[in-house]
Amino acid sequence: MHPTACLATQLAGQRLAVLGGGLTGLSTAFYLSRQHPDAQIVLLEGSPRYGGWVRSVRATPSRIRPALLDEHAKPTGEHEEVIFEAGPRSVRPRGLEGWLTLDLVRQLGLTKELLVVDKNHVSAFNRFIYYPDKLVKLPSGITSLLRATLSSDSVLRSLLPALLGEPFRRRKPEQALQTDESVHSFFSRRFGDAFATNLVSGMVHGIYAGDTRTLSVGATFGSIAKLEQQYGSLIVALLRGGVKSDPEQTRLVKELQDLMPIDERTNLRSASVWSLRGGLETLTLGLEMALRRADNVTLSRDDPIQSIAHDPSGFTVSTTSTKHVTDRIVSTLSGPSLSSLLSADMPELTANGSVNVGVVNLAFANKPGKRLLPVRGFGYLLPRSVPEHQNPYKALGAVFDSDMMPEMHPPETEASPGYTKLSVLLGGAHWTGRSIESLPTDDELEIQALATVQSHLGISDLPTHSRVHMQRDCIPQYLVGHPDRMRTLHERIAQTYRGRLSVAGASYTGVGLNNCVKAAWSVSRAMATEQVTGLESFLAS
Ligand SMILES: C=Cc1c2[nH]c(c1C)Cc1[nH]c(c(CCC(=O)O)c1C)Cc1[nH]c(c(C)c1CCC(=O)O)Cc1[nH]c(c(C)c1C=C)C2
Repeated sequence: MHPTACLATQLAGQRLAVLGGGLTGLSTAFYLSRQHPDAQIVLLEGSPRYGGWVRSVRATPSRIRPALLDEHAKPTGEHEEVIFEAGPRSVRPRGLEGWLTLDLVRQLGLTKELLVVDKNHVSAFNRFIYYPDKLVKLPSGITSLLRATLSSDSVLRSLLPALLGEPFRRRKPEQALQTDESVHSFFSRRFGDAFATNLVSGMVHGIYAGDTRTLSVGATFGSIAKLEQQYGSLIVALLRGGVKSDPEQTRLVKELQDLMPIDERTNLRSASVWSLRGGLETLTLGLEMALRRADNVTLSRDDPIQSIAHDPSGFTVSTTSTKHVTDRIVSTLSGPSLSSLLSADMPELTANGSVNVGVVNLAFANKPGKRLLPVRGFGYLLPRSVPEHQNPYKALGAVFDSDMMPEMHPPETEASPGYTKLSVLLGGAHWTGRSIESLPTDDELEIQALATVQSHLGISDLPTHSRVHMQRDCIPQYLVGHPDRMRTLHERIAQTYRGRLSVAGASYTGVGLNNCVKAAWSVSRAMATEQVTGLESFLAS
């Protein structure tokens, strides 16, 4: 059966409520409406807009700053607008989840809007860390790894010995094999402390904005951790081709690829990342429009959920203005938000917590013949080992948006030399334990981001455009023990709600955009035939 086909379903005639109108909620409602056309779906969003963390902002220059710019750098007319991403900014076309998201793009009629960055583009292999006081390009293949041994840089020189020594390190004792541990503990056991502190902590800043000492390796790098269990060594596993793809997933990916128009398919197979014209919000807006057109969907926003009452026949979901009686619920709310609405005690929903991240988007007018950024690439990350005086404002890293997604930007013309765009991300785990009132204000964040790019990248120009977003509780932190807790949560939900409550979204099975789409797809598909909690993937591990 086709991966997104309409299903003969046990949901016919049922009333389904999807809680939350972020990407997971919108895609859950979309899949449910297509796969179960005889069900009635209501999507409930508390805030005034759909889309959640996916948000693309069209920014015009600040009113004051153009006066300060050089005459030739002044932006004019239509070239004044730039698009900033407040949340995710690029998507990887990798694996089943990657192709499910692309298939959503196709189903929404948005393939012509795709902006695809090729694997051979400089941003695909130029990724940097800032350590301890300069940008260091990370090796992107065997040749650059070998070359790194000759480097004057201590971080690069230590890489090859760490990798070569890994097969000789002791594996985890048999009795502890199934026990979760922190990301730091795992990588320092396998590759040494310096590798874990200087490299892995930076990478984890760039995915979870989190602290490797508290995050669960099972939940964040589960497939890598399993290789140690199977082969005793990650390098040996790699040499023996140990990372095997699941044949069922390969088949589904092939089916989804075949549905893509031929030109896009070719482009996407050799793509590093993609986005959409207008920014990634084009995807959530497309979902919202498709749901508005669907006969079996009702959308509600700006109407927060106040309570959920449960009885054997279903639920009554009360919002500020209405009561919705439903047979089943798919909650895409965060764990803590769902917990505050349920009367049953489910401590696993609140065990993790999440981080706040300050996102500062900046655009600088280009000057003819002069490049503003000292390097070309995707961006750079700051490991936690960077000395305090080199990173006083607790930046996690910066994305070089105009290098990473060149097509998103107004082209260089005679009227305007274009812009260099970048986003500085600050805080995350560095701010853990701080009250929201004690965090920097938007104005302070902008000043801190500018000071950071001045010190790290030598950029002292004033930006023509800037936007600051304090993203509160934006990335859930899968703390050590997450997989076990999710297994317990699965049991509790199954016992208490007998298939009437399912969960999906970033609190559970992955924080990335593709993970959220896959969670939505899996829940909707499985609901046709089974009682699902949305946490079944944890039972297999
Ligand atoms: C500087 C902080 C951050 C950067 N991106 C994110 C943060 C917190 C958030 C983020 N990045 C990734 C994900 C997961 C998947 C997704 O939806 O895109 C999230 C939530 C992907 C990612 N980014 C980096 C890596 C190694 C990965 C995982 C695998 C991959 O896609 O390659 C590296 C990275 N992130 C940032 C920078 C500047 C950077 C590398 C130089 C920004």
